[in-house]
Amino acid sequence: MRKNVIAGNWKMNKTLSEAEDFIEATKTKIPSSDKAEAIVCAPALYLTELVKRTEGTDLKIAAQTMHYEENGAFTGEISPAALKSVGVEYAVIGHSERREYYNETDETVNKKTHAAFKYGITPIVCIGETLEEREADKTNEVVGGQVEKALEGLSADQVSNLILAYEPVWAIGTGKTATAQQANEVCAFIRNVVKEKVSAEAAEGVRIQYGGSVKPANVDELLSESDIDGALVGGASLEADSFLALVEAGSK
Ligand SMILES: O=C[C@H](O)COP(=O)(O)O
Repeated sequence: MRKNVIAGNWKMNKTLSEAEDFIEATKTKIPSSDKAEAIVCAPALYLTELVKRTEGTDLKIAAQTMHYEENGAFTGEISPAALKSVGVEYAVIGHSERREYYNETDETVNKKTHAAFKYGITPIVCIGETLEEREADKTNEVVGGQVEKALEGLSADQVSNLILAYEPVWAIGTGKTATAQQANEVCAFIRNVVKEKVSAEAAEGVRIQYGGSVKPANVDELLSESDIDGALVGGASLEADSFLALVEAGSK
């Protein structure tokens, strides 16, 4: 059985003290469960401190992005080696905001995914269509193409261990959630792409989260769908109580 992944993506929110308060309020309340893992994707500046504070707990810390090179002249960037050196275990790769504002492409997403595995970091690879693409009936074409390119050159074993996050761009931060059925249809399609392009075992193992206006009020319905294995949550992950409610739902 696949374990749900409940990940709170704070994006560019919280000061250090707000981040510390959140972690102190949640880290001992994460149910130790074989049904879910709980992750906070924090601003890079706080990763070292938050990893230290969560040591020995069931709350894990992720980076929101990373570079694909080990080191070099890339001012302002953070390498997978640097993330690994401070104990970060997961990294979000190719979030639609990175694709839109920072020139992230399917090619860089693929390079970063390879680099994450090289350094023992679990990649959370984001994919999803825009409203325009959905309305033009291109959802499967767009999402299928993103998945195929993201996974290029990975072993079946690596694919089994990665996390894909299906986030329709039109549902992010808009309050418009895809219905559970709409979300599941695309997640099932993605799993089928993995089956065809990689292997049946990889398709069975890969976790596929849904993201886009997930909150405690709609998470149960989304998680009850067969091909949705968790949630990548922005706004509703910023408050400790709300994040804990989401994790609780994933652990049932
Ligand atoms: O990474 C999280 C997603 O972009 C969803 O954000 P949201 O829950 O605020 O819609």
